[in-house]
Amino acid sequence: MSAVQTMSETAMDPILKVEHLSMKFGGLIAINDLSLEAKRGDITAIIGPNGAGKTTVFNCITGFYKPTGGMLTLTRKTGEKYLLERLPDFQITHKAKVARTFQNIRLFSGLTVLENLLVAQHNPLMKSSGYTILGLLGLPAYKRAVAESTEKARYWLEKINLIDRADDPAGDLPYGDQRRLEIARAMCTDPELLCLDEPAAGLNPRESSQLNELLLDIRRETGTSILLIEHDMAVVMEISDHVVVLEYGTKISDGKPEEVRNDPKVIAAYLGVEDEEIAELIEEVDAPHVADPADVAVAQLAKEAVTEIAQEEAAAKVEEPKVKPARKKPAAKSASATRAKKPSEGSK
Ligand SMILES: Nc1ncnc2c1ncn2[C@@H]1O[C@H](COP(=O)(O)OP(=O)(O)OP(=O)(O)O)[C@@H](O)[C@H]1O
Repeated sequence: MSAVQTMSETAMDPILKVEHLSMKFGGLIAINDLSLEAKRGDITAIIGPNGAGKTTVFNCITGFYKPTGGMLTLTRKTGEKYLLERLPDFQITHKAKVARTFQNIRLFSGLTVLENLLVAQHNPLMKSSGYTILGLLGLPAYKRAVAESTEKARYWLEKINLIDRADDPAGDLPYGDQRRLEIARAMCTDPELLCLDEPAAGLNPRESSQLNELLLDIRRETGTSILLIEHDMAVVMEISDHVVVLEYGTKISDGKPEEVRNDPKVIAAYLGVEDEEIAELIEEVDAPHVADPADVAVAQLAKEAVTEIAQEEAAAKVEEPKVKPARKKPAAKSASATRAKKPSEGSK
């Protein structure tokens, strides 16, 4: 931060700036020159078909992977900036104040619900215990830290309506409750950026709606910025301020939910469209008066897909549990599908 930058200017900075991120696994390019921003206080969703690179982006942000290239800048409320690609993962949590949840639930199922939230506060507790000695002596500073940690844990248990189950093993909770407990556990570290990897996976519509309320409440009450990977469009479209769409490690769209939702590129990529389906449509609209048959075909596919999404959402309201949508288009077909959209470029 420059010396003349004021606190209010800092508040306007994006909390996270990803610049030219790339991640290769051997010959596989999982992320290719990706740039995006998450604004402070926003709920930003990263969406895209299976294998698009969403979790890889999260793993780079949270220090699980060291990116092959690019910069990830986290700006704290105080104005301190952290280059996440240079920090070990524990410092990303404790210094940069980034917390995350995983696609697969990772609670300590044998510990109680309350203990899971206390374990998340292990660091301040250890510090105040003088790394055990002061704790053994039962000094007031340690007792105070224990009381504060328990109070924070109880606050989050109230928020997620699990206070009555505080002493039950976490593994005994229903799936949806375990998902909310994971979010509460992440919140116990007082993050400024909360990264949630598919928090609605496996939830039924009622649980998804509780999740939406919880995330909006977290944002409202704590001002925490949220970065979300999610396949459940009901969650994404309802609560996100900003949506970034990836396909094959590249950004294909970026904007407000309604803009992204109607972007033909997104619909074709996210829902998956077979090559033959595009080719047939192009043939249908390839009349002399049509300037660009490919655009017309994609627009028509987009319209059909929007209807399909609406029908799926309506069906999901009566069905449970929800399953992650499978992608129709196999990865190997992507390049040819893109070519098929522009026959004027490819076939002439
Ligand atoms: N550790 C790894 N080693 C090798 N390849 C990997 C590794 N992690 C991810 N990949 C590959 O990188 C690509 C992107 O995977 P990633 O898990 O980030 O996608 P995703 O968008 O999160 O998918 P999903 O929606 O299915 O979770 C995939 O081709 C995947 O196989």
